[in-house]
Amino acid sequence: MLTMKDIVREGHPILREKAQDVELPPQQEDIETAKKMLEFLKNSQDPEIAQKYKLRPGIGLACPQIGISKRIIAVHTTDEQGELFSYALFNPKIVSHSVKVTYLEGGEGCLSVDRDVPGLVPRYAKTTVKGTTIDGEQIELKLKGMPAIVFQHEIDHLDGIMFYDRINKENPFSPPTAVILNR
Ligand SMILES: O=CN(O)C[C@@H](CC1CCCC1)C(=O)N1NCCC[C@H]1C(=O)Nc1ccccn1
Ligand code: NI
Repeated sequence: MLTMKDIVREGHPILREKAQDVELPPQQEDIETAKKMLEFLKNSQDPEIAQKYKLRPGIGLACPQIGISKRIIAVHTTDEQGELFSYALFNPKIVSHSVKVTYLEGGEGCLSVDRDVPGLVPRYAKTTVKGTTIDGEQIELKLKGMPAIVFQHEIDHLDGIMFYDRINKENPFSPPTAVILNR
């Protein structure tokens, strides 16, 4: 099982690389990786397991964070309606998004960043994400709220972008308006 020692921390060059597409249909090795990433998130949200293995709770994880530069992400969170969003996706891609932006009021953190970086991180309020699941089917997810934010944080990792790259340097707490973020 993955534990915090497997999580690469900032300063490691892999976090600034553009990760490679995964060969489709997914090979056994990549399927194993995706499953381990999702299992880590579930374990990290289980109080007993998290305490036993000293896991920091995570609601998303990107493959470069475990030292593998491949376009694989895992998300395990709930949305405003309390609906569970639990996915491991290969080659995820934002295919469309709202002009409207949103942000987590408390800012964002990252399992690869062992420090607080204050500031608001602009994210598209709504996105449509395409990707391939563990059983090889291509899906399209229409996201809003927390799931939309998590998927954007993870897909950024695949492009070597850290959450604090998006914080307004001049005024970190100025509520982001519909800034046109070049992707
Ligand atoms: O790339 C992936 N990562 O770095 C793990 C991150 C991903 C999230 C950060 C913001 C959006 C996605 C993660 O899950 N965290 N970051 C460090 C603190 C703990 C945890 C977290 O934010 N938890 C949380 C947040 C809101 C509601 C409930 N739980
Ligand atoms: Ni992160």
